[in-house]
Amino acid sequence: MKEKIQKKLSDSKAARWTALFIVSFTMMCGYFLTDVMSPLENLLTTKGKVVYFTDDTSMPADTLVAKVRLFSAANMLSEPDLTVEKLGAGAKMQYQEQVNGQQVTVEKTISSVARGEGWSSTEYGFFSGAYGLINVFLLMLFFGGVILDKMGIRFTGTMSSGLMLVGALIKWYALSTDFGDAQLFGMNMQVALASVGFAIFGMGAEITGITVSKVIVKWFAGKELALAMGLQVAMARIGTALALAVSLPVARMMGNVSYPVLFGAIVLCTGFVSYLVYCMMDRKEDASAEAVRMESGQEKEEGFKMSDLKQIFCSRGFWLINLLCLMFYAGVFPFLKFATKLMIYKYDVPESFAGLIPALLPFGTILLTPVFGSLYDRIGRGATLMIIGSFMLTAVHVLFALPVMNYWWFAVVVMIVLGIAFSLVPSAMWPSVPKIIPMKQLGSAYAIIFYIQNIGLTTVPWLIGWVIEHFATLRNEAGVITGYDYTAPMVIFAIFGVCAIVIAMLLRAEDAKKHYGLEEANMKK
Ligand SMILES: C[C@H](N)C(=O)N[C@@H](CCCCN)C(=O)O
Repeated sequence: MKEKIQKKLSDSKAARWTALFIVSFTMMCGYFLTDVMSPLENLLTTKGKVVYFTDDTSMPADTLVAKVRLFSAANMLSEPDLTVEKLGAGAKMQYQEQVNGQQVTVEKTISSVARGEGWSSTEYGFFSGAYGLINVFLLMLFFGGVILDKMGIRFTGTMSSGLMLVGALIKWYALSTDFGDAQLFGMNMQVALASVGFAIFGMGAEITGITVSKVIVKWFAGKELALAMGLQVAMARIGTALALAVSLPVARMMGNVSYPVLFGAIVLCTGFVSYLVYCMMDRKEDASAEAVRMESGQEKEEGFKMSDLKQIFCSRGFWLINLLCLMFYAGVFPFLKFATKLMIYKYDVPESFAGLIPALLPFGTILLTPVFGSLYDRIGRGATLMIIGSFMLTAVHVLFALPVMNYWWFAVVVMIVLGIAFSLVPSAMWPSVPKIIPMKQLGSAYAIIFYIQNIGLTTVPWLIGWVIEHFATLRNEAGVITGYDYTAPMVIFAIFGVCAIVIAMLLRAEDAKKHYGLEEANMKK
């Protein structure tokens, strides 16, 4: 009689792609919440109610009221009801506006009114960078990696996806509450509390990120690893794209910035449940792997020891990946936090469409990341892909910095190029890590990479928020903000791109010396 040969659950195509889909869904929910506030920058940094018109322009309610009053008095018209509460959808307003140097009378219909929170650009930058605060300053991401290697995928992922949810709820509470002039940590209470929530969320999101990376390597090593990682990133980008596209319309419809966050928290609940479902599959995979090991009489793999960290720290290739990750991502994720406002003020895009242009970036990557991942699986050239992606990143930021070509279509084209760069580098960089670091130290390795990357994700928004407030904000003689000049922030982003190019080249040289196999295909024939 033929003996039944034991197989691991991950040897089944259906099982491993299902596992991938489930964990990627959890991650996608996390990415939605990460960027749900990015299109709200303009609303958050405007004080008081903001009125949106049906022609897709907007104006602070106070400014509108003053203009309508002036116009009604000058023309002896009876004034419409201008109590801010009455400035609702459908109300028609008449006032005078300067068009091409001439005063013309305009009639506009209000489409919606939303509450602006009156944050400064520096406060918005601080809040955006708070994502990595606990990860970086309390070293939680580093410890998260050690917890992952010591306690395993099920415990760590459940804990971290739960943390994402807790953080999201705190952020929602902060944004939905009016704290008046209250202060916390010497800051506006709302900014501080929303930042605490975002920091807890960020800790959960990043630890979930390294856990999911380890899950993918566990199920796909020696198989379609880069494609699987590419697909996970592609699903994550769907989360980002949806956040950028729907957040402002939801806030406008509901009249408050807190609603998109509430929606994100509900989405995160489903992500948490889906991770619990994955835990059941993970248990089965471990049982089947143990049966295979017993049958083949293999030794049990040694567990993770703290001394293994030394091996990671001594690898030059590993440090180059770290630095590349820091520089490349510093030029992308923080940029997304400010991109919607850039579209409004530099490219004159109406506010309600402005989030759609940055949303093109993740949309493009949804298709391209798995394509480039599959290319890397089959023909290799990982280090070269990273160099090309870094060149494209730099070119994009230089083009955004130029004071010319301020057309919306130009912004669209440049954003598409950024989308290609943002597919090339991640699809080659993440699957390259297991070529440099062995599986049992992979949790810690990804954690260290994410840790260093988080230093950029935290401090770059702070820097850019501050630079915008002090060097990019244009004011009239009365001190009223009249616009923004984005040259200085975009030059900073371009510098990150140049650093990424240099590091990617050094990585390719190191690969040639140490034979990591970054230029070789991942799939074993
Ligand atoms: C923000 C997060 N730390 C990150 O770097 N995410 C990457 C994907 C990482 C996938 C690793 N297997 C991204 O490009 O979104």
